[in-house]
Amino acid sequence: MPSAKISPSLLSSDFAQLSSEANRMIKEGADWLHMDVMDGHFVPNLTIGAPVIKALRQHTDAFLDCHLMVSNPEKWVDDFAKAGASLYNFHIEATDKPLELIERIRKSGMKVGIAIKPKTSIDLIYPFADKIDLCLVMTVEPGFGGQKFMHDCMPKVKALRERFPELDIEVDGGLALDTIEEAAKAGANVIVAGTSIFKADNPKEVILTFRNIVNSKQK
Ligand SMILES: O=C(CO)[C@H](O)[C@H](O)COP(=O)(O)O
Ligand SMILES: [Fe+2]
Repeated sequence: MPSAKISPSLLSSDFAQLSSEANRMIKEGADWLHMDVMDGHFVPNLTIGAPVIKALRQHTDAFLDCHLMVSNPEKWVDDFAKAGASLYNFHIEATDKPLELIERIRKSGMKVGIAIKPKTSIDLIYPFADKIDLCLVMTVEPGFGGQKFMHDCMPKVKALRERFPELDIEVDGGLALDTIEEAAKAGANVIVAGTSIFKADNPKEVILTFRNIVNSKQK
């Protein structure tokens, strides 16, 4: 299993202070920064787009893990690449041409991720899993931070980990000190967390605990 990476979701940060919040998370020990992009169409919420990624890029060298909760993910590849995104995570439910999209993202220089909603079968990922850098298994319905972790998504993580021991498997939604163990045990190694990190008295300790628990589950 690949090593742990902790990716705080800036959705839970103070957007008016985005660059200092991002750099604060890196100082607290974050490996990546998770950027939730929502278009008000694929999900019932509207957040940020490539211009904000571009602005943030002027203030940090950190790995920007971009989660595209958008219809027509094909449309934004070039803008995100130019903006300085590191990873382009599109939803499998949002495209009927995943192979072409994977190729376009690669050509742009970004890493490639595919995200999957809780009710979508993991079987849809298998044909592409050896062509991508990461699979993001959602553990809440996408759209909002602060929701409850869905335990019934764990069999998907487990099945994917069994078939693809070297793939980065990311979990997103409701990850906290009481759910991390279960996610790590199932085989997740990239941990997104918004509420549980940003609302913590000591984010550094939470990040470190997440990392230690994931690494301790490695075979
Ligand atoms: O993609 C997301 C929502 O669609 C967010 O990344 C996710 O919800 C993180 O927030 P929290 O840790 O508070 O659940
Ligand atoms: Fe996300």
